[in-house]
Amino acid sequence: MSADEGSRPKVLRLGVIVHAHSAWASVEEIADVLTPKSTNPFDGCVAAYRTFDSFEVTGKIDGELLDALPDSLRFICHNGAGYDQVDVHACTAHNIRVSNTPTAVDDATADIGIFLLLGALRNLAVGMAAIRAGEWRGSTLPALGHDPQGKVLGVLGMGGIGRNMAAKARAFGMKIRYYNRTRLESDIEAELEAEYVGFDELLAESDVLSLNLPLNANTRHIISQKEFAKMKKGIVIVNTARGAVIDEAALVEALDSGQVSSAGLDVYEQEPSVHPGLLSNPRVLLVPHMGTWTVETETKMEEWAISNVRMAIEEGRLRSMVPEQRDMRG
Ligand SMILES: O=C(O)C(=O)CO
Repeated sequence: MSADEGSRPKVLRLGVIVHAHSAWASVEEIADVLTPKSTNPFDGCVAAYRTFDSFEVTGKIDGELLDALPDSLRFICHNGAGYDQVDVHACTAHNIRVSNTPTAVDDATADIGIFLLLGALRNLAVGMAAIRAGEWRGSTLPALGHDPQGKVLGVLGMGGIGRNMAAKARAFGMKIRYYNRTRLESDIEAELEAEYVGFDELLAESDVLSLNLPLNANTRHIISQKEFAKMKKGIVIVNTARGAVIDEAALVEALDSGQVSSAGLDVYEQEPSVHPGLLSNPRVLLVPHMGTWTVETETKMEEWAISNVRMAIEEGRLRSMVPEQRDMRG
């Protein structure tokens, strides 16, 4: 190995690059890239790039895994907006900074949210299953759906995706109410024509409830039996966030009792498994976690995560460090 090669930084790639090959080539120009299959030891790796699917190889990035990774690791650059597969607290304890890809996912995720919202309101899953079974609209006609116009959309979590979805739902004539840990600036509220309400008020007043908040210890099962009981009978539930923000068993019960009339879901508690009570319920419109499944958005996300890898190597910092680490020094 030449002296020059010896001094090149090392990057660990967990997952594959599907679209942004030229962006990744620019990392290979400045660093040696190792993968879990590499025969070289990971010693000396400064940064790791990871994808959602690399969970299958590494499991959760937690304290135990970090203990096994080299001490040189300073940055984990996650390709995705949601980073619940990474224990940020453990990373902070190991002096490792974590980045995600905010904003890159907003349009595509909100678009699928609107698709699920309209599809669930219109009871489309019933007719879609019937036509494929050669039964036209089915032996019993699907119940008539509902129009979005004039209905209240409750947005739980008003980050980039929630705001994007609210703006799109306004175009369908929906009234927007939201609950978020922090209230939006008044000019953003005014632009979105969104009314800030308390959590219980949001549950009680929404005709459709959209989950747009990150999964963490505070939000796991934020919607469960008690919360379903506070909702209007016949509410429609849309989830493009993470399955575990809803207690899936409680959702199945609420659908069975008619408390929830229909649901549009992109995410599930135990992906890729789906609760049998959701699979068997014809009033649930199911999509297999395809919120960002477009060429444009997947490319944008890869490029964003790769730009974090480059910044980590070249400047020793991240473009989009996760908010929990904002106060991290050094
Ligand atoms: O960006 C994310 O967190 C996703 O779930 C993409 O599918």
